[in-house]
Amino acid sequence: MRRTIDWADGAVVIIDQTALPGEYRLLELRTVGELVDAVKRLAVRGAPALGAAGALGVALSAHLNGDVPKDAELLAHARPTAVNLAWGVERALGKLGQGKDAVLAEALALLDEDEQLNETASKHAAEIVLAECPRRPLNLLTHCNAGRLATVGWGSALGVVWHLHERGLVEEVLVDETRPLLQGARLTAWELAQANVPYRVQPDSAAAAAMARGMVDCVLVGADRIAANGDVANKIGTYGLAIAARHHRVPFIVVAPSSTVDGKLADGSGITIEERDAAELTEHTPEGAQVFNPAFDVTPFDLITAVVTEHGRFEP
Ligand SMILES: CSC[C@H]1O[C@H](OP(=O)(O)O)[C@H](O)[C@@H]1O
Repeated sequence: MRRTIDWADGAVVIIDQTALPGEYRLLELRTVGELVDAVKRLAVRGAPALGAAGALGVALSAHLNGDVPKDAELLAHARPTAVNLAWGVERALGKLGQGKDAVLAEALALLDEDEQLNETASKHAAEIVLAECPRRPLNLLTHCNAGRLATVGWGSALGVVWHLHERGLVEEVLVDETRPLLQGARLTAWELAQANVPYRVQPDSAAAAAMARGMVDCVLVGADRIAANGDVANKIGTYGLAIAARHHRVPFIVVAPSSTVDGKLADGSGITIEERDAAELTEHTPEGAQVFNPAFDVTPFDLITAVVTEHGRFEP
């Protein structure tokens, strides 16, 4: 499986996630402007993949002898919620004094690490799922896409499914379609189909009813920013899922690399929530309809069974 984002011949190469599942195509981004646009359009998306995009974007600017500090600012502010984007930018920027080759080497090291960290984090989380959920095989529920496409490779929350599926322990994955951009119906379903994992797509609004019917052993989600107290920002709808899971005593597990932890943030109240364009919601509305379109919400740590990174269970 090729990497979601990589570097090749002076370009940042991404799988164009806006084209999936209908078309699998690569985009070669040869300017920082093209990369920033791809981030804003969610052609590349998902917190860890955004970290890689930030680092590779700084390397691209240096490679082009651009205004690196200015380009770094543009990259870091392309989307506000996932802490990984600015983290990736800062990490590559830190090598600028050692020259463009050092910047690129740091960015590529970040990509190599990301695959390993997410495989380790999801392996820890798989063990916690098995400890928390007595039923075998497991019926899992996911929200948005936290798979290979949201990372450089392997995946975080969906990476747990790969570990459990390899051991024959997954009966079915219920995939929240995840309105409005349908990362679940388009991307998670595509990844599960590629891996021959049994799944059904469901409306986001069916999740609580599925839990009420006993169809869910565990909810697995990713994260975009984790505050020091364990509060988690993730795709809009995650908070409601956590409330329903608590009501139905369904384990709710968040999986992310530790680069998603923002230790400078005491709690989730300080997390900037990206508001996206009305156009994402107005395809079927009356002309001029006003919308509320936050791309993320914050789930308090006390509703979460476990936040799991490559270091294991996150302790605030
Ligand atoms: C493994 S992080 C994935 C995380 O990012 C997604 O947001 P977006 O698709 O807007 O980049 C969503 O919150 C996922 O859980």
